[in-house]
Amino acid sequence: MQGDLLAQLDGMLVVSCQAESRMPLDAPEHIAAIARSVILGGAAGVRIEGVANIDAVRRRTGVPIIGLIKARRADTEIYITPTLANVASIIEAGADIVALDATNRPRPTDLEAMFGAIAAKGRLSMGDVSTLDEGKRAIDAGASLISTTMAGYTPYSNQQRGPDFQLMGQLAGAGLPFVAEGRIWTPQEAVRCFELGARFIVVGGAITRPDAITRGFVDLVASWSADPQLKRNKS
Ligand SMILES: CC(=O)N[C@H](C=O)[C@@H](O)[C@H](O)[C@H](O)COP(=O)(O)O
Repeated sequence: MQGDLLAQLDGMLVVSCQAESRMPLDAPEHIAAIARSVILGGAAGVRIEGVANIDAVRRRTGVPIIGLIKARRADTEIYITPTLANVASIIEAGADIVALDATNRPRPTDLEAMFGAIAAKGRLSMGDVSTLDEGKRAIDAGASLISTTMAGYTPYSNQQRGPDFQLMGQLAGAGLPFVAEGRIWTPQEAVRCFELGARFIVVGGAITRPDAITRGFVDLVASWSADPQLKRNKS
């Protein structure tokens, strides 16, 4: 069953359907509608945050769900699925794969216990990492897969605007089963991830965040309007 699930996702596009809290799309029925839309477009799976959203998407779709809970806490910087209680809720809500922060920062529960609890329930786990060392450590601790999700979001990882292709090359070189995720904004970048050895890719904002997509257009339009040279070249 787990092998089937991975075979279903191999070489495919998974779309992360998330809305920041208090954004207009931040409601389970909206997230489910986005999920159904991206599936119509060919997404092989979805990545969904929060119990109510996972539940709403599970009821309306049959594709694999990567589930996570974002929970900010005062005692740790880990915010993607920090606790065993989060793992239990995600599985209860119907996720097939549980994603969690697998960076080397101090955490409430150790990685072996987190990945062990997911495996004990017959689900796959995805360790969200930011460096090669974290990828190795997550696989050693029992992760089914690792994802480049956290690259650029820890102070010690590569800080850049685009996807972390360097990290992908390192993970592939070490023979680790990795998923490419984080700041993939164009189909060309998506193809590059596969060329570097990604099992599958996860794209979020470029597809499911209308505010961020609009901002990209607005910024370009604004710089064109403000630049007399560009305007002159046009006329
Ligand atoms: C770092 C972090 O918290 N990443 C989150 C993980 O679930 C999401 O906010 C991202 O949207 C997701 O990883 C997809 O990435 P992008 O939206 O860049 O395609």
